[in-house]
Amino acid sequence: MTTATVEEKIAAGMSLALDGVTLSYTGAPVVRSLSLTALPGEILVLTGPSGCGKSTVLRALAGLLAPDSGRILADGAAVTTTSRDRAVVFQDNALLPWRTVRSNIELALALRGRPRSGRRREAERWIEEVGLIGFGDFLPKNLSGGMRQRVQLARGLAGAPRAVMMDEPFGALDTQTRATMQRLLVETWRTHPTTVVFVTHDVDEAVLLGDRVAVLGRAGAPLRTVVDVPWPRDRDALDHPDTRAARAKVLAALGHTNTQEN
Ligand SMILES: Nc1ncnc2c1ncn2[C@@H]1O[C@H](COP(=O)(O)OP(=O)(O)OP(=O)(O)O)[C@@H](O)[C@H]1O
Repeated sequence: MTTATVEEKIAAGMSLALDGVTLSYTGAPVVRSLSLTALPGEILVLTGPSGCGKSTVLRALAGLLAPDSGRILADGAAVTTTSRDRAVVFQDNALLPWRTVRSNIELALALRGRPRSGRRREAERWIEEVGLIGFGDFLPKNLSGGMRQRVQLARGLAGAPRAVMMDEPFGALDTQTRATMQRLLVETWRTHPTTVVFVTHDVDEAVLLGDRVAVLGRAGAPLRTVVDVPWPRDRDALDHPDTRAARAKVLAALGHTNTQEN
């Protein structure tokens, strides 16, 4: 499998836009008048203090939560419900426990409209791609946390969704497994290009994975900043002064938020 060109990435991924969006559950708004765009084929990282509304924004982009006001747009069209074009990957425990690895992936393919005849073969290809050969018949409870996240990654990207919302998918993993999963995400995203909105608390992960990093303010407060990462996904560039400056900007925005909170 080959790596997609910039043009292919843009063609495969959709644009996602929040335009003056306010989101709430029962009480005061969690997110107020937020405007933010994910460009076609990019990885946009959302970070910010705990409880600031990162998962809430993902839910709204997925079509699981309607805005009180403002517009949510996917390729310019209003998002009113969930769509097979927009997938969601959660932190853990989102696999169906009574289905095998293969069957969990086949279900994702079915939900994305893949014909029944090719699903098993496609699921097998995904099992291979995420490094789980030999585990197709296993149930999720018999896998490690890292292996379950491999299945989730396959489920998220299988069937070529045009956007994938990822909610701290590696948050529960140990450092080494997390680094392996970051590499696997980048590899699979390169061969299966799509727009990714990725939530993390981890500044290093944000600057490693994102084309851009959006720092949300505390709940109800304005967006702090959006930082461009100069060489996204290039571990060799992490020590470059420009990358360090980008990281420092993210940290400063987070620090500023924390200062306001205290
Ligand atoms: N289903 C819900 N019903 C009511 N309130 C909710 C619901 N989900 C989240 N909230 C509240 O909305 C706020 C934002 O939650 P959200 O999970 O979006 O934040 P977050 O930034 O993702 O947090 P964390 O980093 O801790 O995961 C919190 O105050 C939370 O308690």
